Amino acid sequence: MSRSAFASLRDEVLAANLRIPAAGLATLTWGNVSGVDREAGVFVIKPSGVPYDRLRAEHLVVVALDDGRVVEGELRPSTDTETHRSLYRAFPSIGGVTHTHSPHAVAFAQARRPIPVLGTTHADTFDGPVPVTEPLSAEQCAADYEFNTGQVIVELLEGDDERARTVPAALVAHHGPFTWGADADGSLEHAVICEAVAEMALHTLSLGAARPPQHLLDRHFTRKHGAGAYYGNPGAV
Ligand SMILES: O=C(CO)[C@@H](O)[C@H](O)COP(=O)(O)O
Repeated sequence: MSRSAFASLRDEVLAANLRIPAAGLATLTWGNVSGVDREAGVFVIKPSGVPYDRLRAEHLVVVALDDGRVVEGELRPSTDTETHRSLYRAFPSIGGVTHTHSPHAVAFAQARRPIPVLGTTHADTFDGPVPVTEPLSAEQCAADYEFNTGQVIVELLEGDDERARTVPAALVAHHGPFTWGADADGSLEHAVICEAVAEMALHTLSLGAARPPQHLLDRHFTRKHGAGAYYGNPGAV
C-alpha cells in the first residue's frame, strides 16, 4: 500500500487518540482527536467506533476542510467530524481538536455550569472559566446536528480567535468538553487539564469554594498568555 501523503499527520493524530484511554478520559470508544493540515486543506480524524486498542494509522480518515468530504480512508470518520470541522473553520489559530466524555467535565456540561477559575492550576492553562454553551435548539438538532454542535461553541466565543487561544476549551451543554490547541497533541493535553481542573473544582465547590484574589490569577494568566489575556469572571462560586 503506497504511503499516504498525510502519513506523518496520521501518526501524530493516532498518538494523540491513543492518549485518550491512557489518560482515563474515555469509556469504550468515546471521544476523538483530530489534527489539521491547513495548507493541504484537510484534517485527519479517528474513525468511528474503532476500539482504541485496535486503532492503526491506516484507519484514520482524511477529511476536506471546505466541504467535509472524505479525501482518504476506508472507514467512516468519527461521528463528531463535522463538529471538529466547524471549529477549524471558525478559529484559524487551532491546529488540533479533542472531544471526550471525561466524567467531571461532563458533570459541569450536564449541569450547564462553567468550570470556574478557583486557583492557579486552572489559571495556568485557561485564562478564564471554561465556558458552557446553550443547549442546541430543536432546529439545530434537526439539521446539521454535528456541525451545529460546533457552531454553539463558535457562538459562545463570538468567533473570537484570541479567546479561543486563551481559553482553549468549551463545554457543550448536556454533552461534554471540546478542547483545542496548536496541534492534535496540544488539544489532547488541554483535554487532560480540563478534566483535572473540573474534578478539582467539583471537590472545591463541595468544600465551599472561596473566590481567588484576582492579582493571583492575573499573575498566572499573564505568565501563560501575556498581557491582555481574556480574564473573564472567575466564574460563579
Ligand atoms: O460524542 C460522541 C457521541 O455523542 C462521540 O464522542 C462518541 O462517543 C464517539 O464517537 P466516534 O468518534 O467513535 O464516532
